[in-house]
Amino acid sequence: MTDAEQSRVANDSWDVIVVGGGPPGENVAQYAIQGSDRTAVIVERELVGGECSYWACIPSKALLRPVQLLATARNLPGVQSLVGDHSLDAAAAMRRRDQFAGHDGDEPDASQVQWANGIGIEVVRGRARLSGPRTVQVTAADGTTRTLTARQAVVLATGTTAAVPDVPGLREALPWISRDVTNLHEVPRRMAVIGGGVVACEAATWLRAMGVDELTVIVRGGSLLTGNEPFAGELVAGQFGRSGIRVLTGSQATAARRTAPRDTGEGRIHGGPVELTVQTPDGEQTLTVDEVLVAAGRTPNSGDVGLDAVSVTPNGKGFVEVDDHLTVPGTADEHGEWLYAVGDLTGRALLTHMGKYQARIAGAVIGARAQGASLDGPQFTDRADHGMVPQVAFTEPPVASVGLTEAQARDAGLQVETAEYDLASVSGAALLRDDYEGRAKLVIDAATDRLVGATFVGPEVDELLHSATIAVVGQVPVSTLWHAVPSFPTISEVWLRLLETLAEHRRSRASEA
Ligand SMILES: Cc1cc2nc3c(=O)[nH]c(=O)nc-3n(C[C@H](O)[C@H](O)[C@H](O)COP(=O)(O)OP(=O)(O)OC[C@H]3O[C@@H](n4cnc5c(N)ncnc54)[C@H](O)[C@@H]3O)c2cc1C
Ligand SMILES: NC(=O)c1ccc[n+]([C@@H]2O[C@H](COP(=O)([O-])OP(=O)(O)OC[C@H]3O[C@@H](n4cnc5c(N)ncnc54)[C@H](O)[C@@H]3O)[C@@H](O)[C@H]2O)c1
Repeated sequence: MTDAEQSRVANDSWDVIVVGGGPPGENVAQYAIQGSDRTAVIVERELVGGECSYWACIPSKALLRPVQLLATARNLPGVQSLVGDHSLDAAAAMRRRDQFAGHDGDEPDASQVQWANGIGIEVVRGRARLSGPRTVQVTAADGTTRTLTARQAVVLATGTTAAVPDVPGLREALPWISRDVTNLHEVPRRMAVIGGGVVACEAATWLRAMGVDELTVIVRGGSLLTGNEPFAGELVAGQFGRSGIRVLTGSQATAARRTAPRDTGEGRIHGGPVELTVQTPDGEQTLTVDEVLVAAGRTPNSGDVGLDAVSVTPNGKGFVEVDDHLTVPGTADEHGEWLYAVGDLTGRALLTHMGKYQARIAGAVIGARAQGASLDGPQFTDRADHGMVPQVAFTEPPVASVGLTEAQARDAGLQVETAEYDLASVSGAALLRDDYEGRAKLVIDAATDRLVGATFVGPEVDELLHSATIAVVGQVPVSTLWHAVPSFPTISEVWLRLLETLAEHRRSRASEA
């Protein structure tokens, strides 16, 4: 490096440095500088837009939408005869996925970079690590390094990577991970999926619809989608069964062996057949498949970001813990707080919308601290991560939930009341398609008469969820919900049925007392 270059590098200082350009990284940079003359840079080692845009939320939802629509059309007289028993046009669905996930151009993140630059955020390409307080070293693809310093804040937003369990032979077999299955180009005939969480269940839904002939989901627990109300996993498992997906519960892959593994690229079959040994409650089985998808959770990208240089130790699972201002505790220097983390890296809720929410809060906090302003005010404190997280699993049927399940509310020591209702008995739902099947549940804290959780499972419940999120976050008393009248005939009528059920429970308890 020449002296001139060296001095430019040494003077590379910004108000805010964000490490990782996923949606939370983009949002924190935006909120930290908006309405001010502060400067911000995003350092990104891969693509601005992160996992969500190219390998996770966007491509997976682009693949699932035609699956859901076809299922509805197959069960809706008037349209049924038009689709007949045709299966999905997998090639067209993949093309549309590629348009959304930017995989059909040379510079997939050009529009994201343009957006960032347009609002005054610089983008630096390279792998970043903290080299000391307020100092970030960036190594570019060509090996050159550059040191950036931050006057106000460094925000870590480095996300997670798919975890591959320590099963003998599994890594050597080059199994698919979420990046392959969301970007599938070749449809294997026989597949096994390891895991029973959201990635596994959503992926199994589109894999089967796109033509995987023999599909087995291997779940080490007793059910799918644990962490939800038990009926959610049961309804998804029921639909899996009807569509020919086999689910092995209480089962673990214990060994894998593949003929001629080859790195053929993302979403292409990685070699010859795989023999997977699976320990099931009924003994050992051997599955021979053309591809294995590992969907067994995520590993935080915290090992390589220089946490040791600022004496921060991640928690036992590798996540960087933060307080409710998204600040990493114990890192303040003589000028005040400067280290923050947002998104999946915090381990709070591994969801894009929650990461973006954290980013909005962290950005507001950074702005306030830069001006010496107080952090009093709701925009400066993360509340929603504490028992108010909404999530939709876009399975068949979708599972939409917010807040606490009944089990979580009991564990939290609340005085729990619940109401459940069969969604197929709601006219607004039954009108949607002839095979409508679904269930809804409210969890109420009887001591305060407030809703603390809600779950809806059934076709097209995804857009229903926000009504429950507003009720939970707004701490709306059940007595007030009576006056929120759902339109007829919409699926929202389930609210009325649930409140009637709750009132009925209360009446029968009162008459027993
Ligand atoms: C298959 C799948 C489907 C999903 N679907 C949904 C969904 O429908 N809805 C939803 O809410 N969530 C969904 N998620 C979760 C969602 O993808 C994550 O919550 C979200 O991507 C987290 O954003 P993040 O910015 O924290 O991390 P990431 O998106 O992982 O972004 C982190 C960024 O940091 C960069 N980076 C890492 N280390 C460095 C470094 N040292 N230097 C520079 N850059 C670095 C990475 O290249 C990456 O671009 C899904 C996840 C998967 C796997
Ligand atoms: N629609 C959405 O909102 C959406 C979609 C996909 C992913 N995501 C998010 O992404 C994150 C990752 O999803 P995921 O499904 O990978 O993780 P997960 O934690 O939801 O599920 C992991 C699954 O793998 C199993 N598992 C873990 N370790 C294992 C091991 N060693 N051997 C066998 N099985 C093992 C678990 O029992 C579980 O069934 C989740 O937090 C999820 O919320 C969200």
